Amino acid sequence: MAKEKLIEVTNLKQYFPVKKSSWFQKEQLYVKANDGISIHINKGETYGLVGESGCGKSTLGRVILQLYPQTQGNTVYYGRTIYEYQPQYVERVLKNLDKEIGKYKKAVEKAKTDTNSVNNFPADDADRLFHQIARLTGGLFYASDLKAAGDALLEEYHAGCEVAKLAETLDVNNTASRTAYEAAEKKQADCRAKLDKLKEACKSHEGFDKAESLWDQGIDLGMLTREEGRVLRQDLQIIFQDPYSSLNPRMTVGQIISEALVAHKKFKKGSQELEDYIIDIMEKCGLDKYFIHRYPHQFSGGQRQRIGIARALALNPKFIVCDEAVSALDVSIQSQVINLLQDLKEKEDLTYLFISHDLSVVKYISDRIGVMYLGNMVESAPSERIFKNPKHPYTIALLEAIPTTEPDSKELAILEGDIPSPVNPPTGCKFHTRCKHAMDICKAECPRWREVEPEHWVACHLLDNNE
Ligand SMILES: Nc1ncnc2c1ncn2[C@@H]1O[C@H](COP(=O)(O)OP(=O)(O)OP(=O)(O)O)[C@@H](O)[C@H]1O
Repeated sequence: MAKEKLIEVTNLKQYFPVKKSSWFQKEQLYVKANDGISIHINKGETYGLVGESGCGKSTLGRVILQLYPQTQGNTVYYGRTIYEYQPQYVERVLKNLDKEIGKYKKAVEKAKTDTNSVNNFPADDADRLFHQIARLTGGLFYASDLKAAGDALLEEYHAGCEVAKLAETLDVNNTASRTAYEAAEKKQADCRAKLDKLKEACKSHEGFDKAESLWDQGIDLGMLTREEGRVLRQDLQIIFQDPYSSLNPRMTVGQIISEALVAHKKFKKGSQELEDYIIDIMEKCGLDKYFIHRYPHQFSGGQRQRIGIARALALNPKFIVCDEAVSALDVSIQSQVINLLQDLKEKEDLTYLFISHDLSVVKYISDRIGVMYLGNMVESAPSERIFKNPKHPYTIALLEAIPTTEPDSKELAILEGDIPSPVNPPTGCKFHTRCKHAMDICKAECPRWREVEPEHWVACHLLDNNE
């Protein structure tokens, strides 16, 4: 069965401004916590994210959830379609295609003159705009009559919204319901046929294939209004490392779990239905129901993490970022919590981004693993392949750093040399200052992020040489 994407990030950048050290410092510097990351996470999988402290793992998790407004790039969510969710940006872009494409063209011109100096803000707006617009237009990005293209795309969009609406109440045994649904589907198919005709005229345009391949119905999270983002956050949750500091000490377990449910108007505050629902979630997470009136300090670390999991689960999410979710726990409790997460994943149809500095934990839980270094992804592959056939020198060094005889000390601290500053990272491949195999080209050029084998992505000049 083909794997379906749930999340896709493209060229994602998250830069944090650094406070100026003196009054005379003119240039604004940035911590490049995420510096051009492109990965996808499939529905139903656990994607493990590893790398030394400070490489940007937590930042990536938070940017995907849009807890930080991303500096650059695209984050697309496929758990719902634009037809189902109907975010405002779709109509805005399609009704103003000429203006939007004008913005893109301006950004292309600006990129030609901007040198994108090392310490300045990224000037790759053009790439982000291209993705944003082409996701809605496909090859019609290059239509000569943008008004006609926009109208045809809007018509198809509205037809798709109607299909999505009818699908919610579709009763296949009810003739009227079925007929209405089939008619809506037919209308959408007709609209798509019209789009295909219009696209014929653009096919000769250079770039058509690229734009057409981006056309899909995912939701661009960076384009949502604050309120749309808030509502969609039901689907996208996070479990933090330190369960104590992330739980409000003045709230009971019941209040902690119910907070978001009430805010999202799923239940009435104080209702019996709410209490029954909370007890059900608590039991799913291995918490006795009589804990409901207790406060966080009355629990052990493992139990507190179960409360954090119950809170994340309350809104029935589709995707959970587990940010060092078991790192603060004893090894025996770690495995209990990991088993709980595995169990819930199956039962609740979840997808995880599992962030950890501990490769042995990630190995156990992940379907695929991504390795980060200083704001960049250096390798991504199915879990087994990362362990059996690692390709990037950094991944190899990380694996060598796992002690085999002392299960209690698995910190990844054995790599030689200090991690360079993310404010002023080395040129070329950021790892070259610590890499045993560094060549001249590594100091000068950023290695390409490319698929060296099916599903095995690496950014390393050594592999380019092997071609
Ligand atoms: N809100 C913030 N403001 C400024 N800088 C930040 C912020 N959050 C993270 N950073 C910086 O971004 C870089 C990446 O941090 P991040 O927490 O994402 O790394 P990490 O890989 O998760 O590390 P750890 O495992 O230690 O949490 C670090 O240099 C950090 O100091």
